[in-house]
Amino acid sequence: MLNVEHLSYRINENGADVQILDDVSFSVDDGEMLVVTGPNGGGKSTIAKILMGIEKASGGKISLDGEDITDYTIDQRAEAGIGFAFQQPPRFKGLTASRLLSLAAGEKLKDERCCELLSSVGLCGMEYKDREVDATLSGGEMKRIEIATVFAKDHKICIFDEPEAGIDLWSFAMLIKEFEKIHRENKASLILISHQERIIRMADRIMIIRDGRVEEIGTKEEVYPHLMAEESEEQCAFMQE
Ligand SMILES: Nc1ncnc2c1ncn2[C@@H]1O[C@H](COP(=O)(O)OP(=O)(O)OP(=O)(O)O)[C@@H](O)[C@H]1O
Repeated sequence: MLNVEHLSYRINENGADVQILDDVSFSVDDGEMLVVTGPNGGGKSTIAKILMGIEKASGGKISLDGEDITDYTIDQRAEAGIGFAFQQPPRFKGLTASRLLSLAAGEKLKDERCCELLSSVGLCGMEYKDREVDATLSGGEMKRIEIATVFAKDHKICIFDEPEAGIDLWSFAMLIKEFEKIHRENKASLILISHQERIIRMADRIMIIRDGRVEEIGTKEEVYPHLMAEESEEQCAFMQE
């Protein structure tokens, strides 16, 4: 179980303190799928980066299965069982997709396994395994290879930041199946940061982050109707303009 208590994150911008996250607390049960949603700039990616150790929280505590991981490095968190796919994946000149997948898996993967991972995200393995993960890949191709790196290893908890971004409808449908499979087989807990209705509807629980705070967290049955009501209010306001 992942437990996040009273997380805060402040930055200093031109001499002024800016509070990005304020008193964010939530937990994710084993095998649970939590979808984090909310308006742009609310702080969702910042939470993900703090969970992964890319950014350091100003305050609060994070524990995984009772182990305090608050001060762990990125490597230590990965070892503790956290996997993460960036919203905008980094590219690496000179590194092939199969090498990247092997690095993520922590062992040299056979071609067969690389192809299997690549096809799970809708890419033809034979075509992509030897491609460099550099600027020659399209945004959607890079994003899918990044997601495959998380699938390459067993984790206790996998965090995907806007997995739908830049991905075509066909690959998106495959991705949904992969998430459902992980969830159904109880392989890992999932945190999906998303604005996509199809993903939000898969959730066990939904957390809405707005202005750096948890606006609401609850079961899909509790939170989803509020999201829909908010959307139709916004549409009405837009139509009246
Ligand atoms: N290092 C930083 N310096 C300045 N501002 C930052 C920094 N990190 C985050 N922010 C600001 O914090 C806020 C939250 O950003 P974050 O990327 O977490 O939002 P988000 O909810 O993921 O948004 P989106 O839905 O657009 O991806 C934004 O206003 C962003 O500009």
